[in-house]
Amino acid sequence: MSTQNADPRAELKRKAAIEAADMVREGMVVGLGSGSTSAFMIEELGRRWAEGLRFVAIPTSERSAEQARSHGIRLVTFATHPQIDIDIDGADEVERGSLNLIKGLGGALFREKIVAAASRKFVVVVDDSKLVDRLGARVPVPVEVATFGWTSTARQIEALGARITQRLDRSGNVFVTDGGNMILDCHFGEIANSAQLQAQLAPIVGVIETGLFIGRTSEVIVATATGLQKLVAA
Ligand SMILES: O=C(CO)[C@H](O)[C@H](O)COP(=O)(O)O
Repeated sequence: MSTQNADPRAELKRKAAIEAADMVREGMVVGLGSGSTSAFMIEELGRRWAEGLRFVAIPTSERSAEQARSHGIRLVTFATHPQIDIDIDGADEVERGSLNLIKGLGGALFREKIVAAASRKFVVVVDDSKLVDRLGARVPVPVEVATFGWTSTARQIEALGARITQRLDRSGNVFVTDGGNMILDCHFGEIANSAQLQAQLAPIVGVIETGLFIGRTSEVIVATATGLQKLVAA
């Protein structure tokens, strides 16, 4: 894929993704994340599927679903498989101490959070450029909001101290999520208390979900130039 080859971190992402794919066992229900690191993981699971490993999967985006289908991986839904054994997904920032995350720069945060919430084990795969001391240091918090009344929703988020940019797609049109909603990228700067911020954002009418993943991570696989590191939740 040309976008992945253009990414200087691609090789590290691939290594972390393969390590995580190794945790998938015969018969498991697997959550398939979204983004370029997850794409490496799905590719690796596709390879293992071709070798005879059998599992079922719930994808976190239409794009990941399409990729999984292209490998013949069997996709299922929550209706038949309400409990996911392992969910493997990327992240935009990982806070070193807490393993709290910012996700959603790829636009799939809502489905990603639903799948993570239904998983026994949530494994995050990143290269070491994603590790930060405090969330918000480098990326905004993506917030998925309803299109109706979005400027009113945005004003309430601004009142919490954010500078907001409306997410656009590559053609400059308003980005539309798989759920038909839009994303506001909310720049808070370094977030002193991300759990508190999540608690303030969640009840705002019009907010569908935020890209703050608090207390959900089981394990982070970090690829560095000198090898893989595993960070485990306390
Ligand atoms: O949250 C996400 C998509 O909504 C991705 O997991 C996140 O953006 C990381 O992407 P990448 O692996 O391409 O760096």
